[in-house]
Amino acid sequence: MNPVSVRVPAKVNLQLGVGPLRDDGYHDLVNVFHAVSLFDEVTAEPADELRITVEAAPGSRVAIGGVPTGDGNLAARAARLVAERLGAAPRVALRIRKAIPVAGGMAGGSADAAAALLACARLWDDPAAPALAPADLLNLGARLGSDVPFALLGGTAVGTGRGERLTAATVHGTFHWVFATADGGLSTPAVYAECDRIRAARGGGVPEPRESGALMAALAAGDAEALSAALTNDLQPAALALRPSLRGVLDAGRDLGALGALVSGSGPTCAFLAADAAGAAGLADALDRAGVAAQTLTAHGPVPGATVI
Ligand SMILES: C[C@](O)(CO)[C@H](O)COP(=O)(O)OP(=O)(O)OC[C@H]1O[C@@H](n2ccc(N)nc2=O)[C@H](O)[C@@H]1O
Ligand SMILES: Nc1ncnc2c1ncn2[C@@H]1O[C@H](COP(=O)(O)OP(=O)(O)OP(=O)(O)O)[C@@H](O)[C@H]1O
Repeated sequence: MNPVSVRVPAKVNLQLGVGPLRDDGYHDLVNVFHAVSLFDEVTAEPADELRITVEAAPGSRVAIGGVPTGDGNLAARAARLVAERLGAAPRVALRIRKAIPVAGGMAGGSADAAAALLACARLWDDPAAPALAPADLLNLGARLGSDVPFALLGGTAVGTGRGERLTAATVHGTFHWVFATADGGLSTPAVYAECDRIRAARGGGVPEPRESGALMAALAAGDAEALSAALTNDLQPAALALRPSLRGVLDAGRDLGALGALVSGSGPTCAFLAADAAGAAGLADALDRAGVAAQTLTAHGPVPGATVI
């Protein structure tokens, strides 16, 4: 059996509407996911037992120190899930090359899980009569994490429920982004818990989130300025409370000409929308010179989800 390599994108959340805390510890969301051109790559190769190696992708300065190489790695859990479903033994070596910031709010672990699901299905399933259809992979993905189904789907999509129920959005054209990474990640459960704490201290109820018509219209029109005005993230106050320095990063991006600025998902990566590719390159340079971020990265979206290469 030949090795199978899968390329999988990071995400930024264009709208992250967070509802009240549910009894199961999750929140109902209106989560507009957007896949961007920062990619991890996962290669699956037959081996005598499940093994994981993690390295920075060539040319990437991503800090891989905190990424587990045992069963704590979401890609390992994905491989075990596919093996279980196909009645196979999880005898696979997974080599993960990371360019997506770790614990950065860009769903890097979820991306690797999605890539591992696809790679292992390709390795072990019968191509003539596949036991795992794309919908089955989406369902397995939802068991691994709320962001995993979107990493399989890619593009731009609205996630409801925990974020795992996806509807593709209509998008025209390409949007150009700058991402400012931070040293040290933020824990997703801690950011949701801080969001609940801030809301409880404020008092009053928490409304169910609603999809932004202005955002969906901006996407359909390919209008970067209108999209910038419609970007929202209900987790941003919590991320800023836990990491106050992010306020200065967002302000610097706006001062240096970003059309729009927000924290990506649970943070601490900050995302800036530019008018075009040249604008993004210029903004990244200016942010580098300002020295407010650990690293700046440029990317465009939407891009496809997990893809065998
Ligand atoms: C912040 C986002 O990245 C935005 O896309 C996601 O909502 C988080 O997705 P994820 O990292 O795949 O999260 P999961 O692994 O499913 O859940 C981790 C933890 O995040 C919190 N969580 C996650 C999703 C959700 N809809 N409500 C939550 O409250 C819960 O505390 C949960 O225990
Ligand atoms: N393949 C993986 N890559 C990165 N982190 C992983 C992986 N598998 C497990 N983890 C663990 O998950 C934690 C969160 O990492 P991840 O990069 O997925 O965060 P994130 O991008 O903030 O996630 P999200 O945006 O989905 O909330 C890491 O600190 C690490 O302990």
